[in-house]
Amino acid sequence: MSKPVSGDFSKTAGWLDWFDGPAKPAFTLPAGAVDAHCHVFGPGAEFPYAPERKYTPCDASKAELFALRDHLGFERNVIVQATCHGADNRAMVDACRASKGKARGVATVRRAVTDEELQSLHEAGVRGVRFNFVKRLVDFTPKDELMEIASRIAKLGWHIVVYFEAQDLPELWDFFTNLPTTVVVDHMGRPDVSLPVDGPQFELFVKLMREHDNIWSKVSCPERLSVTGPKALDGERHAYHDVIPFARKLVETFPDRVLWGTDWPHPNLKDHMPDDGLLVDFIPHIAPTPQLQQQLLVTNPMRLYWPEEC
Ligand SMILES: O=C(O)c1cc(C(=O)O)oc(=O)c1
Repeated sequence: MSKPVSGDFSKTAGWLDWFDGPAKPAFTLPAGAVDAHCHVFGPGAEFPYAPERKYTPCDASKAELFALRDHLGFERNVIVQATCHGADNRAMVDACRASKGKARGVATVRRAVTDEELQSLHEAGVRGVRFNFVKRLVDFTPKDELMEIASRIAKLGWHIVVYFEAQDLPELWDFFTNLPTTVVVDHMGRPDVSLPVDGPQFELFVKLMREHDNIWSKVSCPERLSVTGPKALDGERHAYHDVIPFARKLVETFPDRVLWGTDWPHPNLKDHMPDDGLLVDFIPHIAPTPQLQQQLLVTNPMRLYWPEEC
């Protein structure tokens, strides 16, 4: 059944709603596992979508996110500000506050943000800001504005999450490598997985991580990156074969700087909507040992988002 979008909005044509009734994963997540990349959308009637957004999603509320967390066996979430909310962080903050300490957040802020607003985001559980360079999702923000934000949030001990596409890495290299905090790259910098894993495009990303030990990567979104599948649907517990070598290379080369997240509710997928239970079964293919799984799902996200508990 199609999910609602409440408030005075209508979904982007062809919008795929998140998957209802996901399977139980066959893979048992380690105790304390963190879903380190997920979003909330609205609900639009309560938290309106931003005027400058590039898409209008279905609603995906905090209650639905927390139910998914419990169903899959995660203990905590990192809720990343979705671009459909622009720099209005209220939905994400509301979810963090309602989580009873089980969610931390990554915000989007503009240059005009005040120190008081940053402090209030910190108190709600925000520990990072997201800089987005994907042109279909956001309007351009000048790099000097981003650098100014970076130096302000660095003082709070926050980090920076960056989202970009592989072909843009050469142009962004100097900016990324001059950032003053830990930098977490969304979805492995979106490699073209039809190219060789040891070819120049992905090697450039590996080099970025090798030469800069403050740069981390989320080994997430196989459902977005995969070209040949198979899809995490209809009981398929060994999905997205073509993405495995890329994610596994990062997990094995940089085991203390990788994170994993569901990316629920999976904005902008055009082709299919994965069953999140089957998506979790991707994890043991990219982190094949209990030790790598512990680092990916517990130790690393805890160090970044709940350091006071480490
Ligand atoms: O590839 C995307 O469309 C996408 C969009 C968003 C967002 O709109 O925030 O976040 C993601 O992690 C991925």
